[in-house]
Amino acid sequence: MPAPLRIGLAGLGTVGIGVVKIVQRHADLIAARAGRPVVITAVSARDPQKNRDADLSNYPWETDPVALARRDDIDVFVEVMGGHEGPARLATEAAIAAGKDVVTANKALLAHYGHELAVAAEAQGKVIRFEAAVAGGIPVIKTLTEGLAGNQMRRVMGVMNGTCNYILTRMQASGLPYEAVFEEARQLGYLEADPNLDVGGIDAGHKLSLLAAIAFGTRVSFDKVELEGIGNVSIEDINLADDMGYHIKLLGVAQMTGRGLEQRMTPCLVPAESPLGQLQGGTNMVVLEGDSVGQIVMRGAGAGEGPTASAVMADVIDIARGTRLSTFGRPATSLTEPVAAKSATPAPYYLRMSLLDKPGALAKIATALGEAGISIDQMRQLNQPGAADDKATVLIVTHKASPADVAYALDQFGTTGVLLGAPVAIRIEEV
Ligand SMILES: NC(=O)C1=CN([C@@H]2O[C@H](COP(=O)(O)OP(=O)(O)OC[C@H]3O[C@@H](n4cnc5c(N)ncnc54)[C@H](O)[C@@H]3O)[C@@H](O)[C@H]2O)C=CC1
Ligand SMILES: N[C@@H](CC=O)C(=O)O
Ligand code: NA
Repeated sequence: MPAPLRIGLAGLGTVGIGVVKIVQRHADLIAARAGRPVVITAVSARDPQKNRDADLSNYPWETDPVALARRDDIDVFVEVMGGHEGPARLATEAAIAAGKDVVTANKALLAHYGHELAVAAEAQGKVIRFEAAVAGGIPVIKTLTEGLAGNQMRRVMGVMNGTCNYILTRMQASGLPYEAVFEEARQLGYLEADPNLDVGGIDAGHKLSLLAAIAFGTRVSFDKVELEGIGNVSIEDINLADDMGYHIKLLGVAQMTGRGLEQRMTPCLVPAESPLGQLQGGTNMVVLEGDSVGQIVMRGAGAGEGPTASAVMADVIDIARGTRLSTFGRPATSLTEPVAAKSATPAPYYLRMSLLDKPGALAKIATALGEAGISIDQMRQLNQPGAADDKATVLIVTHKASPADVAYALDQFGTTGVLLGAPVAIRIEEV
C-alpha cells in the first residue's frame, strides 16, 4: 500500500469533529477508494480540554494552527476554524508557503483572499480545494469545475444560506413575523456567531462570488456582489406573494452579460411550483445553466456536521488519489478582473404600496409606471381588514422592467402625493 496521506486538522468544532468521525469510521473504505490510507497526523483548536464527541487521544495537539500548518509530517492542511482574518488566514498562508495542499470550508476567507491564495498555491504547485465552502454537502464545486468543464456557463444561481431559507419558510408556514422566527432560529442554534453574516446575505454572497469565479473565469469579486439581506421581508409580503403563486427566497444569481458580470444576492420572488420555490427549511439548492448541458438543479444539506465533513473528505480523497486541479478551474494567473455590472437584466417586479384611497390615486401610480416605460401585468386593490377607510393597499405585478426603470418609477411614486409610506419592490426571478 502506498504511503498514507497525512492531514493536519485545524478546527475541532462542528465540521472538524465531522472530519475526524469520517476518517475513523471509513478508514478502510477511504483507503480502498483513494488507493492509500488517509490519516490525521495532528490537530489544533482553541481548547484542548474541551469534551468533544470523538476520540482524539491518538492525535498530537498543536496550540498554534500556524505551527500545525508548517509541520514536516503533514501533506494537507485542513482549515475548518473559520474567520477571514487571524489564524485561518495566517495558517493557510503558512501552509502554502510550507508546500502543503489545503482543504478549507472557509467561504469568508476565500471570498476575501481566494485569488491571492490561489496564485500563491499554484506558484508552489499546490492545490486549494473548497467543496465544503459552498452549499456544504452538495458537490457543486466539483460539478462546476469538472462535470461542466465543457460548457460556457450562462448563469449560476441558488439558495445558499440555510438559515435564511429556514426563516423565510418558517415565517410562511407559521404566519409569524420575522423577529419572532429570527429568535426561534437563534434558540435552535442556527445563526452564525454574527447573525448578520446569515440574515444580511453576506455568507450567501461569499458563496456566490466563489461560484461566479469558477463559472466565468473571473477573479473572486465578493466586493462587487449586490447584497440585500432578509431583514425587511415582511410576513405581509410573504403571504401576498403566496396568494399570487410565488415564494420569497434569498436568491443568488450570477451571470455574464454584455455589460459585465452581474452578481446579486437579494430577496426575490420565484414561482411557488418551481424547484427553488419548493425548497423548505435549512436546505440549499444550486441551479447551474450551461450552453450544452442546459439546466442542472442540485439540492441538499448546505450545513451540518455530516454534510460539511462529507465535502471536506471528498476534497481530501481527491488529493490522496493524485487529482490536481486549479483552485478556480483554470490557472489563477489567467483569471480576469471582472467588469462589475450593476444588475440590469429586466425582470417582472412585485410592487406593494399603501395609497390614499381617493379618486385618481391609482391612476397617478399607473401614470408614473407608464412614464418609466413599465407596463402592468396584474393589479389588485386589497381591502385589509381593520385598515383605515382612507387607505388602500395596492399590489402590482409588472411586465419585465429593468432595475433602473423600477428605481425611477419608485422615485416618481414619491411625487404623486398619494403614497402612504415607502413602497415595496421585489424582483420576480425567472428560474
Ligand atoms: N457548521 C457548518 O455547518 C458549516 C461550516 N462551514 C465553515 O466551516 C468552518 C468551521 O465551521 P464550524 O465547524 O461550524 O465552526 P465551530 O465554531 O463549530 O468550530 C471552529 C473550531 O475552530 C477552532 N478555532 C477557532 N478559532 C481558532 C483559533 N484562533 N485558533 C485555534 N483554533 C481555533 C475552535 O476552537 C473550534 O474547534 C467555518 O469556516 C464555517 O464557515 C461551512 C459550511 C457549513
Ligand atoms: N450559516 C450557514 C452555514 C453554512 O454555510 C447557513 O445557514 O447556510
Ligand atoms: Na459543496
